[in-house]
Amino acid sequence: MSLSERVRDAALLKGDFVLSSGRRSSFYVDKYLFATDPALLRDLARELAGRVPEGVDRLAGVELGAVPLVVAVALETGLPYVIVRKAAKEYGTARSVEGRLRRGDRVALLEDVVTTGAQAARSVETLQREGAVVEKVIAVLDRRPRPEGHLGGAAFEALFRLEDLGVDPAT
Ligand SMILES: O=P(O)(O)OC[C@H]1O[C@H](OP(=O)(O)OP(=O)(O)O)[C@H](O)[C@@H]1O
Ligand SMILES: O=C(O)c1cc(=O)[nH]c(=O)[nH]1
Repeated sequence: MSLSERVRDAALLKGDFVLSSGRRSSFYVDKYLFATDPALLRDLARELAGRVPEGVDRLAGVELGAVPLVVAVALETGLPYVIVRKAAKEYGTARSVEGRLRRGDRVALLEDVVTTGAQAARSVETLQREGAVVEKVIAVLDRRPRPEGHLGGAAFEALFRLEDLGVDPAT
């Protein structure tokens, strides 16, 4: 079975869902269902690792869904990683980015599912505010209707589009 078929079988849900943008959809690709299966996570991490550009210093993952992905890709590549918070921690270190990030670090940001791209674009901004150079955003799935080569000013690539999961984007 192909990797896209495995993702579809593990994670594609049909129903009535509210998305993080507030929009409704008749289907949902539950990243927690593909990212919590160890064999699938390992194979996705290999594919994602193959798309990390040469010369990247560090990986990044958006909380919460992309954390298992970034951990798995870090183990695959040996690259260190940071976790980008959706909102800065309100006590202690008060950080927006957890882990060691140096100004000028070249970063590849991993995302699970891109629907509008808003969350990934916000995370690019957060990393840039901390002085990082975001070389590329790499997602497992891009739900957007048209293929895009950029997101938030960085290069963008996704392993799969809805068509790869056998979903009609118009539904
Ligand atoms: O492209 P967008 O329109 O921004 O939507 C996609 C974002 O929404 C989902 O995260 P969610 O908000 O469900 O958070 P979670 O990872 O914390 O569960 C998904 O994992 C992306 O991060
Ligand atoms: O837009 C979202 O919130 C979203 C869509 C989807 O298919 N899967 C997911 O985890 N989040």
